[in-house]
Amino acid sequence: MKRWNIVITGFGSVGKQVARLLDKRHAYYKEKYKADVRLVGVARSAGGCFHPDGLSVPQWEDFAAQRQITESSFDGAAFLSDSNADILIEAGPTDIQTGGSGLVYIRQAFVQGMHAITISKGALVVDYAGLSKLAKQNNVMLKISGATAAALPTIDLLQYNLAGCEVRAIEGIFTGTTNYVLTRMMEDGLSHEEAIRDAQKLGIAEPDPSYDIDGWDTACKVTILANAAFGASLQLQDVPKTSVRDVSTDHISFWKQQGKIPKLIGSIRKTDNGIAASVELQAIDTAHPFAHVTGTTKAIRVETDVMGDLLVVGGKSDPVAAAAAALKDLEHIISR
Ligand SMILES: NC(=O)C1=CN([C@@H]2O[C@H](COP(=O)(O)OP(=O)(O)OC[C@H]3O[C@@H](n4cnc5c(N)ncnc54)[C@H](OP(=O)(O)O)[C@@H]3O)[C@@H](O)[C@H]2O)C=CC1
Ligand SMILES: N[C@@H](CC=O)C(=O)O
Repeated sequence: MKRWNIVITGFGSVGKQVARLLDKRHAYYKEKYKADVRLVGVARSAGGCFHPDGLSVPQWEDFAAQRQITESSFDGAAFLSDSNADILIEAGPTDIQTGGSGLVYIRQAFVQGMHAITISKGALVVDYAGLSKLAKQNNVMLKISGATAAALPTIDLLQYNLAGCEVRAIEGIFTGTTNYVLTRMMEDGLSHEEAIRDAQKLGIAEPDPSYDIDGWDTACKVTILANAAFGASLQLQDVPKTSVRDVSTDHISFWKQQGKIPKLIGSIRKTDNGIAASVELQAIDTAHPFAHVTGTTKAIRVETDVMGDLLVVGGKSDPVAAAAAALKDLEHIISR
């Protein structure tokens, strides 16, 4: 039986769900993969909790329940390094300017020969190329399902399922929060602010919900997918985007009159000049394949050369679903 030690960095809504699922699936991994998967460490912004034989559920629950951690000299990278883990699961904040702590942790993991599964997006947006090179140099895997719309299959669909064809374009509803906000405004007459508050209660909005509302979250996912699946070298600022911030009740009434439905749609297309990507608020017809993709549900439509067009609807945004997507990546690593 091979032992796999896991460290989770970032222990908020999603990180805790990863820990819960790891506990629930311990026997399943043993039986299916002959893998003894143990959560040995979890880190928050100012402290960590570690046990070399594996943390018990009460241990990590107590740590998560602490309101404030006060290890003034906490060094997350040193914590990760000292853990000697086999796999890092990164679920900290998404920092689109510098890559933030996620970038530091993933680099640290690779140079120490750990695989990395990332749910946060900042590191990938800032340095996908550098990270994938570093992973190859160290013969480890970089898995990114959680960061690329999580429960909605995107990266695996493009890299594995559609490997036998040329993918010419994709478009998708990649952010559950914006889809939820637009749906609640259209169907339930909620104000923008009320709908955002509800999305926050569901645990799916980014800590600063403007990241969702102003299109950054979709732009991050589009940038990462363009670079990872289309071989592009896009920067986040190369992706033009519209915000849903200014959607008013007047807009909602107008769209209703016209029989249109507003959706924030991210797209990537191969053109004669390279890869074009964008994030756009579109008022679509009721016949559009995304017309019935409502609430926190997401969707992707793919155009290929010889496999036709594909549509995947589902994979709602939700902390448990995001954790499960990260653990799909874990299964891919431990089953190699
Ligand atoms: N929520 C969702 O449904 C989804 C979220 N994501 C992405 O997953 C990530 C986490 O989201 P979510 O769980 O909702 O966010 P939360 O805000 O609930 O949790 C963030 C966690 O990161 C910790 N943290 C902050 N800085 C550091 C640091 N330097 N080192 C270690 N930990 C740190 C925080 O610590 P502390 O507890 O001390 O504050 C907190 O535990 C985000 O990047 C988000 O974009 C992706 C898919 C879905
Ligand atoms: N804020 C995102 C969650 C993670 O990517 C969303 O609403 O889908």
